[in-house]
Amino acid sequence: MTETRNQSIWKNFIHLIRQIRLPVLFLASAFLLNLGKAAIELTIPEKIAGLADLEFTAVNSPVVKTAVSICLTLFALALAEFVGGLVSTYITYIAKARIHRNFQAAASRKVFSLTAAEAEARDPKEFISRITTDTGFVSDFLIDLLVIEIPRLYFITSTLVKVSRMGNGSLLLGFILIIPVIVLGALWSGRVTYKSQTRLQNSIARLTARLAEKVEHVEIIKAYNKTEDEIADGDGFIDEMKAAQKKTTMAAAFNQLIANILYAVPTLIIMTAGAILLLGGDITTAQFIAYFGLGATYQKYIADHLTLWVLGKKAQGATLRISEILTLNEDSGGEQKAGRPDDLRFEHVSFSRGGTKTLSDVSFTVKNGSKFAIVGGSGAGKSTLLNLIEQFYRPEQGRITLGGVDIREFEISSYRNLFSYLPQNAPGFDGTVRDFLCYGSGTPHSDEELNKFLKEVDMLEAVELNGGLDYEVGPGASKLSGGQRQRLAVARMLLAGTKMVLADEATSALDYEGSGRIAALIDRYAAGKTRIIVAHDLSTVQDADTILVLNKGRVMGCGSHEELKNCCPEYRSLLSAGEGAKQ
Ligand SMILES: Nc1ncnc2c1ncn2[C@@H]1O[C@H](COP(=O)(O)OP(=O)(O)OP(=O)(O)O)[C@@H](O)[C@H]1O
Repeated sequence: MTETRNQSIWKNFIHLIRQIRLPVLFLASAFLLNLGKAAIELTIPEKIAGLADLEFTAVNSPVVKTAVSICLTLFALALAEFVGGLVSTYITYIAKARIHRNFQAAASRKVFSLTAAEAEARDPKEFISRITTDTGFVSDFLIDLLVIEIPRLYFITSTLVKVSRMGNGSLLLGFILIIPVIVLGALWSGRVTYKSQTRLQNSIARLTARLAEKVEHVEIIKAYNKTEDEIADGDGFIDEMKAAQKKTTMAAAFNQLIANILYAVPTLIIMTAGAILLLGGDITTAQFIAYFGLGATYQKYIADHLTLWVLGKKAQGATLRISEILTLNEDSGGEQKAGRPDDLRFEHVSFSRGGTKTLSDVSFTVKNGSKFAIVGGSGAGKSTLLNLIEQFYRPEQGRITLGGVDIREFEISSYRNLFSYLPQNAPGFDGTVRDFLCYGSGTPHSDEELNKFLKEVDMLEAVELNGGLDYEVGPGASKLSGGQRQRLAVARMLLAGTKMVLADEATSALDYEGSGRIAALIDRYAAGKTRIIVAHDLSTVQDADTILVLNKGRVMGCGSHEELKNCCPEYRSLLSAGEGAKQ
């Protein structure tokens, strides 16, 4: 079981790496520099030992010249190590930043390409932490593995070979004995760090998510006088984070202690083993110096090698979480280009959402060029019908066809290009009024044209009062009223070119007069084109060629206003409810 899990982690990790472009040149340069640095670090102790081996006789003797030459070489090596180290740190930093960026881009591309059903099944905040945090863990591990680990292993094994060649088993034993000390210390410290970091990250994520949700809807908190309760609730989250921070600080202090022990104990082991042999005359002073010099760097490399373990632990969970996202279903379609609008047919379509049947055996035809209205009570499945037409979701049973072709056969972007879609509540993004209007429009629009549409939706005056098309609408277009947003969204839809119109309660936030004017505007611009309109206000769709009446996901009636008035009780009750509401 564990083996399968580990295999799948490596499989996922390799799969993940194959999703991104690696900065090969930077990685190769950093790798070679690190290898060179390790090679220099292997040479320096021997050079120093060479100095100790010299026997000085006279000031001008060749021995002095040799000593000077060794010193110059040592200086050059130290300088090369220093400069190489700086350059390699810089290049590694760039390579890591690029890998991180590429992981983020791949994860972000995937998140935006998911089917609506896959995206809906997850908390959007989860996607954010995958893209921002988890990608960082995977990048750290990857860099350490690709660029630093092999030079590290090269130094460790070369040192063991060099020490074994010194011809004394006790020296080698000293080097081998320090391995378990460092391994145990680093594993312990790694585990403590991992636990405290994970706890801190989780509590930061919880606090961030809570703040994001509550601050966005602060008016509900105020309206229901829940400010004090929310503050008290929030204090709980803050205290939780404080406790996590305390643990992290304690872990850092503990790590410092372990680091000191990891330095002192191996040094003592190496020094004692070497000193005993030196005093016993079993090794020369030069050998002792070479041995001790190698030992100092060796213990640092072993300890660093174990950071790979800690990074791997952090990357393990992150890899699984990102891989899970990368294997989710993408929004994809068939091969066939969708050329032109045509008759749209629902054939015995059923669909469930969140485990509940939302549509049951729904069949109807929208004639090309007709005005088709969908009416029904709250939760009847009206928006779901538009979502299925847009292929945000796929029917569980039955099929939807356009011109007799199953819509799944169409290449998705050419298919969606056939529609102008006005979603419920007319959402918008941060940016200017111009950005709002031009979003999704394939062609550029002049200010004159934009102003013309603003005038059509009775927004020109309000926009000009606020500084015109460059007025910033705020995050989620929050600086606009619901009705203003809806008017702008209608202008955006009309600007995008009236193809087949899908409008989900385009006028729900408008008053009676405004609602009628906007409905008439859509009819005027889209005359002769297919209009599928979800409406609460039945007066705006009574002239529709066909009206579909839905109730709890079932078709109750389908026909003209007059036909339904005569033979569909559900339609009659919707009509009288609507009239009652207006009085
Ligand atoms: N994200 C979701 N997850 C689970 N169920 C959902 C989701 N969105 C909608 N539903 C359910 O699907 C059913 C149909 O919803 P839909 O939005 O299509 O209704 P509607 O007729 O457009 O309603 P309204 O007029 O209130 O907007 C409802 O029972 C609703 O609870």
